[in-house]
Amino acid sequence: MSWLERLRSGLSKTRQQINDTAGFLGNDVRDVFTNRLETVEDLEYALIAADVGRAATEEILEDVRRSEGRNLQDALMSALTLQLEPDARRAEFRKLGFAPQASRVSVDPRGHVVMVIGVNGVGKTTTIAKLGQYYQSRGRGVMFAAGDTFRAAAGAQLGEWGQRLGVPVVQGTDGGDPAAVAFDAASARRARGTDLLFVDTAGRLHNKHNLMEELKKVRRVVDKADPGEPSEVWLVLDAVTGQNGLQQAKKFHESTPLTGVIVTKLDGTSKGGILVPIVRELGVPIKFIGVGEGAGDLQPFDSAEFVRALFDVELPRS
Ligand SMILES: Nc1nc2c(ncn2[C@@H]2O[C@H](COP(=O)(O)OP(=O)(O)OP(=O)(O)O)[C@@H](O)[C@H]2O)c(=O)[nH]1
Repeated sequence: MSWLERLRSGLSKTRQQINDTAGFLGNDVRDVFTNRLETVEDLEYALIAADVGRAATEEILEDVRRSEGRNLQDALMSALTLQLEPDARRAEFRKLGFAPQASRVSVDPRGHVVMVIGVNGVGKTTTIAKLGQYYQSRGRGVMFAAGDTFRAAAGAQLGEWGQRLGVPVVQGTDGGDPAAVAFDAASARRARGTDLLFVDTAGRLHNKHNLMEELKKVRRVVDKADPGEPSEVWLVLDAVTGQNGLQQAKKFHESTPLTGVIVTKLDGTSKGGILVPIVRELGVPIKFIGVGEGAGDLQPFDSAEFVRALFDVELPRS
């Protein structure tokens, strides 16, 4: 399966919820809103069940209602795409009453170091491997730092990926100081002139104060070892955890300001709508989405493509 097929098949559960209101997706919006109010209610329920969130759901229904003369699916796709735009653009285009050309997020890290953080098991280590492959295949030099010194197997796991991809890995010692590994790795990156360093960190809960302080320390140390552009901090979020994951993300963001989010496991959830509140409430761009366990199953996030995959509509990439 191609990644797009995998995304489509992953989103089929989310789609199913929306399609349960279907039969009517081809109907004119005016017809639905005058004669089939139960469809509007079903749709509202489906959007909330897919974790789109209440505020966004209300805006979507309002935008759809205003799209008289279009069919329900088209109107819904435009309204959803709009919800995945940054705040200012969304407000502007809602006022104008039409959908913008979807904006593309830059996945080119500003500095040379990207810290990858998140709660346990969301897919950080795997995602770092995928990022390595992504940037390497685009001609960038890549290094990894095994900053997860807490889970004994994490360093070995990253080491294996490094070997497979031909990416050098700076290892720490089990139970050692993650900031020390990050410092060594950032210094080594600078000395070698490698383009990008991805720093793995141990999974942690947002409510563990000392662990959140540890992240801040890793960040400080990296910026000290490699002054210049500030490091990026990307949070990995498991789509399956839905609204709960979003609350965790907010806490991480308060503690160590995020510069990007990567949403994993979109291949196996009915909560595909969670991307909407991530964009709206966190205000941090989604950089990549993960749609499987293989090194190739990571793609830059493209809102229009995502919405098309959600509705299983095949259109050429713009
Ligand atoms: N289906 C699916 N599985 C994924 C995806 N990304 C990661 N995984 C799987 O999720 C599991 C956990 O991944 P890890 O990379 O070990 O997670 P981690 O966040 O580093 O874990 P800790 O170090 O324990 O915090 C592995 O089995 C991965 O293969 C994805 O996009 N889709």
